[in-house]
Amino acid sequence: MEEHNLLETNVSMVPKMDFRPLLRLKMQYIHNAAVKSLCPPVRYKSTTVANKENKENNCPEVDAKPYSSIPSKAKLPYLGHFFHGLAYAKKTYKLTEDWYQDLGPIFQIKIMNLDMVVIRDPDDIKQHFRMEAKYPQRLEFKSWLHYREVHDEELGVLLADGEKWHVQRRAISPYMMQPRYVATYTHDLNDTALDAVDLLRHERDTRGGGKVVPLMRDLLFRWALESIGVVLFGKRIGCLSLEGSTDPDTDAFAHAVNDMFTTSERVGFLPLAFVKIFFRKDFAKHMACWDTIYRVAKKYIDAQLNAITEEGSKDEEAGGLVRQLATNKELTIKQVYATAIDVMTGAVDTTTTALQWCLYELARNPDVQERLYAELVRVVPDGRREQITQKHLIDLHYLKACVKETLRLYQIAGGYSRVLEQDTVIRGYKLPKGTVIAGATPNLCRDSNYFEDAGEFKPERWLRDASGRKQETHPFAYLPFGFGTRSCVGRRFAELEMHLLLGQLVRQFIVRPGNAVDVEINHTLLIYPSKSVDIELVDRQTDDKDSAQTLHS
Ligand code: HEM
Repeated sequence: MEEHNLLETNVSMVPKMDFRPLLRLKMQYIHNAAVKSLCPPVRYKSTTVANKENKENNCPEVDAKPYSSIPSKAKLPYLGHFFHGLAYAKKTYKLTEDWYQDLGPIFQIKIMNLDMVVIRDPDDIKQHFRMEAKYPQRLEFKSWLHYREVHDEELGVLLADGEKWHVQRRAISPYMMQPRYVATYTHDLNDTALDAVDLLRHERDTRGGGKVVPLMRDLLFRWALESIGVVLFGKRIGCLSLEGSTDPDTDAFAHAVNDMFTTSERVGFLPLAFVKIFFRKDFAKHMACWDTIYRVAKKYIDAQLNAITEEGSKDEEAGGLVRQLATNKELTIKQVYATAIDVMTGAVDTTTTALQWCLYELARNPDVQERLYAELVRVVPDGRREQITQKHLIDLHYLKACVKETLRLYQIAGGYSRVLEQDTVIRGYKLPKGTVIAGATPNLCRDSNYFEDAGEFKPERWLRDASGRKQETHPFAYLPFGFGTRSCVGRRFAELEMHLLLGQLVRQFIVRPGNAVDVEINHTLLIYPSKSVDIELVDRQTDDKDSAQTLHS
């Protein structure tokens, strides 16, 4: 296997002046000038009128308007909206919001070969999902596929399509989507959460002057990796030891996943020939990340497969999900590796990022924190190392609402995509088979037409008030884990892990902003904080009544 050097540069940690608005203007100027000289003028129909018509005529296919009439902005030959893409680098959610304001709830964007129709009305999203194919397909991640092709690796559940995807999904869904199976991991994931909390305290005291936890993001990576280790291998892999990770490869893995996702914005979707020339460094870094991901993941999977072979059927329960995969007769050994690697990759950056956003919001909202703490004290009243059990979780409504609300404001996966399997009419436009649809769900989640006080962190919106009423939410306005048969297979584990860590952390500490101020959203492939959310942790006093006061001091 070809080895590349992993560039350790952590882009998001470097403080920067924000020239982006200026750059955006400049890019748009270049784009407009180029369009003027290269393209004939194009007129677009007012979308307000078009949308009204479509809603009223219920979009009968015979009257459907052609694809070419979908609202868009003037395009350059071949490059399409390439400069718009550059100008909105790391701010995809802003592009979709600005274009929605200009063009309405359906528009087309084309960046070289990447041709997408963005939809942003929850009724359209609902209609789209209602027609979903048996084997739903997402937008192709070219660089991800390229790596597997060059290294003769099988596509796992994240990337495979058709029957090959279905076989792998069928192998894990009955476990990962099954609440009873997931619940069996509660004890071990609790221990993981408690060790993570100890590690945060230790880092605060040894490196953070007893106040702020430095490099919070990296510590949460270690928690996320340890947690998915428990799920996949049924045992601890040792990332949370106070002296540092027992295996330096675990840090390399977590950083590689993060850099791989971040570089995917540039190199993931465009023609590879172009990417290899114009984004050479990013491409090399991206491939190096995959080398590390595969090398480290395979090391753990190999060790587990050997242990299973040696132990035989001695302990059917041991061995975590890898055991279920390895004993599944429908899967080839390459598919076992591929799916385990996909699950491991899908699990780390997502939960780490969600937890960072959640702590950021709790630090900014002491009242929310106080209410959460009060609930935790009431439901889990005993010693601070007590396990949070499934029985407790039933009553921890506010805890779950905090995580839910975090994923509304920061929809980690940044929207969804599907490739149409048949000609389809959406909003009165005829979209041919093969069209890529992207749902702008992160924008919808912050739209005051669908959420009251949409910009505010209000977990109580998900709960019944004193009179038993709950805010009505359009079910297709909030889809952080996607929807349908291709939705996130790790959802239940992700939620359990996040509930346990958040619960254990807030039981022991008051969370204050620390260095986590002026954090912006960086939307590349995922929705990241612009810097590590390095919060301050204040030990709670054993007398619970006092700590509510400290929270406000
Ligand atoms: C906050 C945490 C997470 C979020 C927000 C999230 C979100 C998502 C989303 C939006 C998708 C695509 C769904 C679609 O296309 O409809 C997805 C797919 C996937 N996720 Fe997650 N995820 C999270 C955590 C996890 C974890 C912990 C795991 C593993 C245990 C995981 C494994 C996967 C896999 C394997 C897929 C591909 C499923 C398929 O194509 O069949 N995710 N996730």
